[in-house]
Amino acid sequence: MSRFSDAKEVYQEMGVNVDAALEKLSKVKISMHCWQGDDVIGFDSQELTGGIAATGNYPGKATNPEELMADIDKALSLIPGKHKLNLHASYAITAEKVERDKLEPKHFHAWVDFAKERGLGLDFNPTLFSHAKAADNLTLSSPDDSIRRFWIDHCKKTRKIAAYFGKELGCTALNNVWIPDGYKDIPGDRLGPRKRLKAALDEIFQEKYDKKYLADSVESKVFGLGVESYTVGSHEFYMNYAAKNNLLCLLDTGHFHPTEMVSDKISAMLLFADQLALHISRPVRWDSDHVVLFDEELKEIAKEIVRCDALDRVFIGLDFFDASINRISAWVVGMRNMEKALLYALLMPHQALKKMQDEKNFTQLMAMMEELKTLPFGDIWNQYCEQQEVPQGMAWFTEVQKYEAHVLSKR
Ligand SMILES: C[C@H](O)[C@H](O)[C@@H](O)C(=O)CO
Ligand SMILES: [Mn+2]
Repeated sequence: MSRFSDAKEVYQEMGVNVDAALEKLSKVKISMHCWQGDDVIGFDSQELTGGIAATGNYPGKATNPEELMADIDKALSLIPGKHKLNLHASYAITAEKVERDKLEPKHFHAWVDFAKERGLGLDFNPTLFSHAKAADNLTLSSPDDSIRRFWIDHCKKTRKIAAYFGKELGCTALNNVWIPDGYKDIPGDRLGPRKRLKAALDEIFQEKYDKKYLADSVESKVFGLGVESYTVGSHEFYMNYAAKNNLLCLLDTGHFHPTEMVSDKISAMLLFADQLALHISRPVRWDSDHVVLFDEELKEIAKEIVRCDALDRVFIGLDFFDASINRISAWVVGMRNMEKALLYALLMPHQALKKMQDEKNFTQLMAMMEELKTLPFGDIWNQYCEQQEVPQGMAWFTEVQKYEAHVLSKR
């Protein structure tokens, strides 16, 4: 008997269908963020602004499209499954400088070819930071008409580009709007900036695209570096805006108060919206964007998605940027952990647990939940890696070490 068949029997005794879980997981697409590869610099700026920070100085970061694509390829070769790549508008590949409000689908042809060749989907984001017109962290809510106009036009262009991704790749592209807008100190007017943001969004989302190709989301935040006292696009603002305008609300796991758990929000959001978008990150004391670990909250998020039977209603994207470790390793750890968490959730007898709760069998519920934690999960995960033809255990890390020695260290 192999370790896998032994483990499968253990799960079967708990009433879990392991083959069905593996099959379901193989269909889940996770959006891998391109910006872990170069500390969110992009190809049209030198410095990261907008109240976010990639700390660390690990050598070997990608500095051009060829390097970034090669690094993404390396990471994907170590991650089971077929996924999506998440691009920011600042990663346009152009011969000459093209201002962000003038970007067109043609400036992303190279990325579409890249995605087609690898069977990937693409997601997209307007980039409203790391730019002279966002120097004071005011973009769509700016009191300056010309600044607002520039960013409204930029966001409109990104919707067009994302719809093009969706059509070309036959896979709905999520275009997510996040803005850094806010104030360092107590504002004299909270309503005004929010009114301006609302009007700007109304204009951005006026044009209708086929939902088969484009899904629009808006991302809230509690605070940013340098904008500690007031964030224009708060959670209440965007939750209401999304609900009223039939857009997706995007919850970033680092964008809430430290004791607030995104896992608890998922079922509530899904009761009122067809779809939901997530940025899976790991806040450590603040929105620090640490690499996603296989920790309790990640498991809880995955459990909620699975329990709500919502694997096809939730856009799962990663959002972290650690510049203190090997960046390919950061991607691989984060992506594999997201998949691990989903597999872990798929290997739970949810109906039995629900019944225990409904019948007020709380003692049994706790006992069962604790037993589930020590089932031979690793053997099932290894089987998944084998099925998907990617290295198991630390073998993937050996590949990263080789790549560092042969490629990254030469940059
Ligand atoms: C690159 C950013 O992390 C991203 O656009 C945004 O989603 C965010 O989370 C800002 O804090
Ligand atoms: Mn985010």
